[in-house]
Amino acid sequence: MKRTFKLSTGVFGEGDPKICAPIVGRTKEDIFKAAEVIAKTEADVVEWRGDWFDRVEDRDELLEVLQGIRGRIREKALLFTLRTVYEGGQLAVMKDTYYELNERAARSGYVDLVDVEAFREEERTSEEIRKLQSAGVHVIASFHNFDRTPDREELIRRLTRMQEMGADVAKIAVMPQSREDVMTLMEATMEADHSLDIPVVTMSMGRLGVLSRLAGTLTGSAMTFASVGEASAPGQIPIEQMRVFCQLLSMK
Ligand SMILES: O=C1C[C@@](O)(C(=O)O)C[C@@H](O)[C@@H]1O
Repeated sequence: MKRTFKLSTGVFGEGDPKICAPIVGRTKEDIFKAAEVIAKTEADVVEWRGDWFDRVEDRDELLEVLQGIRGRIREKALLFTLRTVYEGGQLAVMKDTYYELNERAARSGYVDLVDVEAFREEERTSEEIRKLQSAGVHVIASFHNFDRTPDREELIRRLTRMQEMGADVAKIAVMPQSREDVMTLMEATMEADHSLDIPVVTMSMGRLGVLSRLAGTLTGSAMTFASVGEASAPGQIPIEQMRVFCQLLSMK
């Protein structure tokens, strides 16, 4: 039995893949503007990429932005993500600061999900996941490789490791260098979806990998990222187009 869980916009890990729209503004104004636009779309989940925000390390600013987004997106679920430079993001902070910021966001009461880079400090991840969960959020463990796609065994090993660490969702985003790489990612996803208890989320990035973002109903990937305005990663397609594909591919 899949360990699914409830969000305000539906059950994560059940039915058609959820659609997540990222916010990548640098200033409060840009972030709030983006939240207002996303609120009017059919996104199930809104990801705030906190690493893009200039003042994310300021405690009051962090809480003010979270509260502001929460108020604007109303019933949509909110995912807080700090993507570090080591995994293709903007944030370069000490490890302790990274965990502390995630914990602040989790304890704020405005957030439903928090992303944790699983292999940044592998020995510490389980403990951090538990801390975040006890603050009342679900945790997405993540791994990114913006250069290449590991082989199928390695992809499955990492997704499995995330479950062992206690994550609620296991997520992997990798860059393909060939058509074979896209198929490898999709096959590994299907296999992990069969073998794991927790939902998996995967994507093959860039133009070449677009199909993997549409194929969740087939591969078992439980969520897909689609852009509203600026994309947060290469290969994301606009949410209106994603909506059409999801309707076409829906299993309902
Ligand atoms: O991990 C992911 C997936 C992603 O990298 C993508 O390729 O859609 C986009 C990021 O914003 C998100 O945190």
